[in-house]
Amino acid sequence: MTRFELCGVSVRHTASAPWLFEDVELALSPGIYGLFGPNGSGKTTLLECMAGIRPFGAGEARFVLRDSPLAGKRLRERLGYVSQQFAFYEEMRADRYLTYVAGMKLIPSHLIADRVTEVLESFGLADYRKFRIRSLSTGQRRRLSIAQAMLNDPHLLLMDEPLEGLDTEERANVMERLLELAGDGVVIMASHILTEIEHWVEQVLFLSDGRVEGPKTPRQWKSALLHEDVLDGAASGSWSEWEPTLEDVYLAQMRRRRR
Ligand SMILES: Nc1ncnc2c1ncn2[C@@H]1O[C@H](COP(=O)(O)OP(=O)(O)OP(=O)(O)O)[C@@H](O)[C@H]1O
Repeated sequence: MTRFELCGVSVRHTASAPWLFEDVELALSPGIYGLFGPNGSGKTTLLECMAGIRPFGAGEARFVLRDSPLAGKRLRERLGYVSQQFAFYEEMRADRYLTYVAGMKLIPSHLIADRVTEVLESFGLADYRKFRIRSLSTGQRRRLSIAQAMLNDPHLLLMDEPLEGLDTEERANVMERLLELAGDGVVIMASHILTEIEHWVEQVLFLSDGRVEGPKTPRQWKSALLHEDVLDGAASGSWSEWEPTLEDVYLAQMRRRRR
């Protein structure tokens, strides 16, 4: 069995800061998960902790690949991370950058050239392989950032706003490609755009008031959030003629809580 778990995880930025999350327990089986929360709710911080970039204040993350626990270097070899902020060497050409990252990921040197070509092609960058990174567009840079995360064929793929800056067609291309490549791994994708999450992911984790809620399917979230609103909506007739989206329901629920 493959699964990713957070065991009693607490997170804060400094020893004197309040906890951002406390005692989070989570067990995710293979699949693609949306990580949703409003600005500042902690999506980036949590993903950085999951990726081992930032330490947990307490608790730990565990990744079990087909019944075999992976930690340390073995987990890093199977981890892909797409950060929200680009962190490129701007003067490098795209293919050199990917070759460099492949080396950092300890991909055997005789496999690197083919793997770089594969990810360049997968993410529509083959024509730009010799371009310096500084001359790539925002969308091309975003795809390069995803391509580097896919170099080692990750079993745990953590992505922070991976579709930001991509046009409609590229969003679809990238997501279709990621869904194909995700295979039997665990993919977590942070976004604050609920329509995007509802469209692409199987299950959603909600960050709310220091808790990680879910996972639930978008449909399950809708019925959970709708519980009372559906009565209001039905009473006013506003939701009687179409099915509300997850965004409709979330917005109604947030506005209700603020009233
Ligand atoms: N280095 C840091 N030191 C102290 N506090 C921080 C640091 N980085 C982030 N924070 C705080 O932690 C909280 C969560 O920030 P984080 O960036 O993880 O949220 P987010 O959900 O990813 O936000 P957004 O949707 O705006 O990208 C915020 O209140 C932020 O101010």
